[in-house]
Amino acid sequence: MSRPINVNSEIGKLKTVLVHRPGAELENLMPDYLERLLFDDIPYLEQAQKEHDGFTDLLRSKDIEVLYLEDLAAESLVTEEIRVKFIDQYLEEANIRSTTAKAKVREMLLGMKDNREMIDKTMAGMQKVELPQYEMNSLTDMVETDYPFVIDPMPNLYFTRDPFATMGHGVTLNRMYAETRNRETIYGEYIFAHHPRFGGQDVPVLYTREDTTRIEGGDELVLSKDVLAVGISQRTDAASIEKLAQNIFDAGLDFKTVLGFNIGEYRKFMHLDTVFTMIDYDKFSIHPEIEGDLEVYSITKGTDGLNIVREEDTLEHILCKYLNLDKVQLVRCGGANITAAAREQWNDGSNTLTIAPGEVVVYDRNPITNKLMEEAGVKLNYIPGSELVRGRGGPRCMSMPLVREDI
Ligand SMILES: NC(=O)NCCC[C@H](N)C(=O)O
Repeated sequence: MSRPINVNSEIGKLKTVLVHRPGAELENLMPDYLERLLFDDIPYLEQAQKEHDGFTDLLRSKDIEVLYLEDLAAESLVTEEIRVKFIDQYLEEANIRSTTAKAKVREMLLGMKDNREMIDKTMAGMQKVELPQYEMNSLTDMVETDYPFVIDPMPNLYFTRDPFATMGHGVTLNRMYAETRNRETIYGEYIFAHHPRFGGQDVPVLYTREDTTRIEGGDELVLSKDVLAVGISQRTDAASIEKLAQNIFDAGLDFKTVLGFNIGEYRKFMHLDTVFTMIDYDKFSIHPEIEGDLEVYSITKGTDGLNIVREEDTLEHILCKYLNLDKVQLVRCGGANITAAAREQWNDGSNTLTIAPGEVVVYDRNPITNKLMEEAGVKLNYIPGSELVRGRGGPRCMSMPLVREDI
């Protein structure tokens, strides 16, 4: 029987992908809280949804099955017991300080008999004005009057790449860098445990959300059936990569080597996939700013624990060595001009989603990088991203492959 998750490369023909259509959570963004919620601006929801629908229509036109996080999460609540457990866990993590407000929200969520409607609400967050009037006689209620939310929104959900990640036939449920995104992983926990498509199937969990060191899916790249690349970044700790490698080896997955790419801790390149992606058997997009200083470490299974080595060679040579290639081509984001490189990287010029070897989805707004990719023989499918990009993510960030054809 075929496995529900099969991802043995970054480039094998994409068959099934998980996305989230941006929803009401974007309308709960306010200038005062943008930084904490990891946003740089407020997208216009209607336009963002149009752009996202264009993205998913394109994927469907390529015979890719598109699944929505919000549907899978709702379908995971297969019994009343699981539904109540989900609501209680969600509320526990929602950071509601007023016990009366928490009880009111619980009542509201339990009262929503349509699971999709309830899941959408958990994603959107809740303003205090949505709660029924109640007597504010606790100190918490009296003091916290200015803050408009009883529950914060989860505006980053449309970047389905990050809260969990697939590799081989397993999945990592991630411990996120920021509190705002840590709440997103709850959906993955329920989906992979209870959804009829995944629950009870052979889906090894290779990292858990209870882990204390951080890792995010934008840093997790499946370079081949033998090799993973994981960014050491603003979002992923070196210690998490060691744990992940150990868990993979212990679970008996086929991966032989985990390469740690140290890209430094910067907001502008928060994840490895914002500066480096694989677009064909031997082609990669890269932001030139990381090239010079990039440190790469290889982690393999040793006789007694992990064998960790700093690779002392150029990136091209390291990639050739681990992917058994004679030559690789690096397509530089923005080309040779440092201003264009910085601008197009900021607008996710190197955050390509590869849907088949040598065929990618990109934002149309990065003409210099796109032209260079075309000149390298890559087939480009363009989507507009004027609103979507305001959350600082591109096509790879907005998609989590569940099944790719093996290559
Ligand atoms: N893989 C990615 O680079 N995802 C983009 C995440 C953007 C989001 N606003 C964040 O800061 O986490």
